[in-house]
Amino acid sequence: MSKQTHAFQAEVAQLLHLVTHSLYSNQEIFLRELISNASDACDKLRFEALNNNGLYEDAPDLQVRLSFDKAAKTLTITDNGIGMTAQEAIDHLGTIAKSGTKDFMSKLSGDQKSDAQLIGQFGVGFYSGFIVAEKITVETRRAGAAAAEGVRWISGGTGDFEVETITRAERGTSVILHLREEALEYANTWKLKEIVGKYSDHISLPILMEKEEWQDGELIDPNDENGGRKPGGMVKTGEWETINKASALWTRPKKDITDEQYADFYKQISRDFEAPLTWTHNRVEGSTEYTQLLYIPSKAPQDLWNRDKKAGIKLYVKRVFIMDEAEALMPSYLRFVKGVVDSADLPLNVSRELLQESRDVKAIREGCTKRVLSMLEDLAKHDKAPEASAEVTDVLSEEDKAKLGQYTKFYAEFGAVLKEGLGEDFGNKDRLSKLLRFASTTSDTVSVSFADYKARMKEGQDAIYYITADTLAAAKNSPQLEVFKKKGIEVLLMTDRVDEWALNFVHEFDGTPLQSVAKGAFDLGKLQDEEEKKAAEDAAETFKPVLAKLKEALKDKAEDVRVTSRLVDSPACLVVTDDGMSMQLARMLKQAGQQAPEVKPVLEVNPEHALVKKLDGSVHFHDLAHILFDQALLAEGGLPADPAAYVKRVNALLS
Ligand SMILES: Nc1ncnc2c1ncn2[C@@H]1O[C@H](COP(=O)(O)OP(=O)(O)OP(=O)(O)O)[C@@H](O)[C@H]1O
Repeated sequence: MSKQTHAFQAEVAQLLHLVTHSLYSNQEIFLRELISNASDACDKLRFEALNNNGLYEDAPDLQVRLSFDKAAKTLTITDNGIGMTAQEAIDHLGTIAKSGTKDFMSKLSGDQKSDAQLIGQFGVGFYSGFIVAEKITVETRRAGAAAAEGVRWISGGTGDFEVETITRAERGTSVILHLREEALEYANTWKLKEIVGKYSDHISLPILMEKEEWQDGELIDPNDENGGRKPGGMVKTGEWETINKASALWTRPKKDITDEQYADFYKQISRDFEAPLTWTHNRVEGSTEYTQLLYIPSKAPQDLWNRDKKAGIKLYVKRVFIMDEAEALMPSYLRFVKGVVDSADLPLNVSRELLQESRDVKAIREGCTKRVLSMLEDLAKHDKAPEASAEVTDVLSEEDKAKLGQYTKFYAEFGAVLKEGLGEDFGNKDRLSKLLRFASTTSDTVSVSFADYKARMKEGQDAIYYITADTLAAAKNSPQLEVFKKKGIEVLLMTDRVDEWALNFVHEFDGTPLQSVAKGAFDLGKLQDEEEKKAAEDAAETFKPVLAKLKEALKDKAEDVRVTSRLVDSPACLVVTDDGMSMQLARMLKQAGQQAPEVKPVLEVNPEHALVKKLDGSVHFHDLAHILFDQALLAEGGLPADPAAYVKRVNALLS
């Protein structure tokens, strides 16, 4: 075929105009795009050759070669993949086929500035070559075709391109970029190696470059060592070397990867010095295909609490690196997970914005979340050795032994973040609830699950009791626990800042309601016998006149004052109404500078206590009432509204 000129499809012309006329913020991605095309071409050959081994001709080792010629100002990307026939070159390089680019085109506004920004987020496949090239020559020959059926395609990136037949001995494609003056920096070994390292290290195909060696300049005058020598420089040796790692760990079968290799890879992607706690590696097939390699670190990073912290997932599409910190792939409460997702379906030029909308991404995110939760469930299941441990530990497999204590370790680092999921991920709320661990009145360590608690519930107990406080000590000593201690009822002690918030989303576990011991009227239900109930009612009756006076004295501070049997040693405590915000949460919100509704608590008094008994008829009734209230506030971690007045009252009574 002699030289023919073809016009580009209208959209291509439009796209090229944009590519060549826009300042491109992320120029270097052109290489990623062209290497990716080369890699695809090799994948296609590999596939077709399954049924026709002859396609390999005499070059079975698939590879990509990068070379440049500074004098000619060219950079060439050569692959020995499938190649193109003349018609394919006309069709594929003259029109826009891929959906990602079409999508991109549909978003163009016509405003050059904002379009230029958009193009920075997208790759535009083959055409991104024009970012750095004023002209592109493509020389190609389809695998299996005769040498005389080679094709040369040339375009200056304007309205048309030329195609002619050439003779080409080698199978595959060379894309020759005639570099623009301002893009000559790409004709440089270091620059190219750097870009390949950044974007294409994990392409499983070797990318080769010709080796270079330093050579001193030639001596012009042998008698003048310094002045008589031409400047030296790097000289090509004719030998080729692989410049990428050429192996994507996650694409290899699990059985071929050692724990050490998994840990090394983790360190490489996370920049963590410590080995990971655990990981999961799977190829997911079905309507959305992807590979996931997800790690849980051993230690929480410093900035774990920053909710804007980006997810630690790197996104690859068919082994080509797309982006770091792909937050759309992992919910925020699992932001500590690190790893790689390699999708077979997403377009290469997918942007963060597109990720948010993609159905495939949603499926990947759900799949990854489930995997992480399964991984945690497995750790939780094997955290403790079965009861009667000594002998049983011996029969545990090595793998299970290695898991002992791992979940406790995980929970100490990340448990609090996991709780955010209760409010964020309703679909997995039940699974998350099962993963929660707390300290309790029977265990100082954070190790009690709701299920453990339920298994230990007393006969007749119909709620899971808990208390929230700033510290474990404050929780353990809070007056509200007294009657529970007396009756031997376990209470969960919650001391994470997120507990209050998270519990708004968990009202029950496996059919048993959760009940704060600092909220609502005291009712132990069947756990209180008739006699106790009767005694409480009688006390309330006789105490009525004092209550009325207390209510009057404290009307600005307390919503109500009532008699309680929840106290044993303390004279009084504060509780909030069932639907009221807890005092602790209100304090936290205030500290965080947020608006919190004014919480007026209920003062509950213990009619059996000496101090309370003293109230009736006391000349210091008013002061005693305020002291009772302020002390109850102090006991649960708050501060009296007027601390000086409190001190004055106490001093007056002491003197
Ligand atoms: N090195 C190559 N060898 C063989 N064919 C190629 C090569 N480069 C490009 N092509 C052909 O040109 C077409 C267009 O390439 P372009 O990069 O614009 O989009 P794409 O590769 O289809 O998109 P994506 O990279 O998202 O799959 C390719 O689909 C392919 O058929």
